[in-house]
Amino acid sequence: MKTAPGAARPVTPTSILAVRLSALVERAAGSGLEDELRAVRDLAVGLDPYVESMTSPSSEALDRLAAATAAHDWRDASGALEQEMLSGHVEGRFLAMLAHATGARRVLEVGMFTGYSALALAEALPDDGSVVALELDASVAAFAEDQFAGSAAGRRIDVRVGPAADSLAALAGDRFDLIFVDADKAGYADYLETILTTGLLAPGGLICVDNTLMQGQPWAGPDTANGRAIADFNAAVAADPRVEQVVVPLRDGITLIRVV
Ligand SMILES: C[S@@+](CC[C@H](N)C(=O)[O-])C[C@H]1O[C@@H](n2cnc3c(N)ncnc32)[C@H](O)[C@@H]1O
Repeated sequence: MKTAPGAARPVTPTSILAVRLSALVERAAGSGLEDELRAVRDLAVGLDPYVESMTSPSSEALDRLAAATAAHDWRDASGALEQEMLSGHVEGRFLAMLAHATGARRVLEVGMFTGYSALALAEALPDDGSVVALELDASVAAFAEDQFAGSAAGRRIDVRVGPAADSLAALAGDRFDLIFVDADKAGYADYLETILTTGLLAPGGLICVDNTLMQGQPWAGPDTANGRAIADFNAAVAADPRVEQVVVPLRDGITLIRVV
């Protein structure tokens, strides 16, 4: 269900755990378990704010973009667009760190939304670097481009509107050092196959795939289409002899994949 502006719902395993433990503390009053439950709740509730506070801050342009995304009423938007899609501060810094660490110059993003991760990556690139960002929805692409216009790094982002499968096919012959996949979950397996078989990934390049923990659904339910798509994708990657991967439990999970 889409949320009102500024009222984002929890969409990561940790934040869902925090909300559920907080509710349990209320219900446990008089049970004798309150102190123990409160300690467990505090462990969960404090994790994200602690990680945020110990991570380098984001740029003013990214803060503006996040604030504009939170203030917008996505209940009127087409399809599944919702404010919770934005990756945010810690994931943005993580992606930027990967760009720095790998010396990436050419980056591809599959699934841009309002452009938070695209801009975080663009800020980490050298002056001649670029991000090609793929997005299905023309209106959210226009929203992102408005935000990019207010930032020097935004000029490094080349937005391509349309279904990612078509945009990836049109990119044949291009090479990327870092590819971030964050679009429709049912499409992940095909996007990875295209990336691995068409030369889009430069030799030694890195693939990052978002939401690979999918709110805990692959192991704890509930059974949803996205949860099943991610569970199948994760199992396929784990069994694929062409790649090596690590699932990083940051936010809703990011899998890092390299060709072996
Ligand atoms: C989770 S959001 C991306 C969030 C963004 N990367 C960020 O960090 O803020 C997923 C985006 O993928 C887009 N999308 C969904 N299906 C797509 C497709 N078939 N082709 C291209 N983009 C698609 C959605 O419109 C949405 O904007």
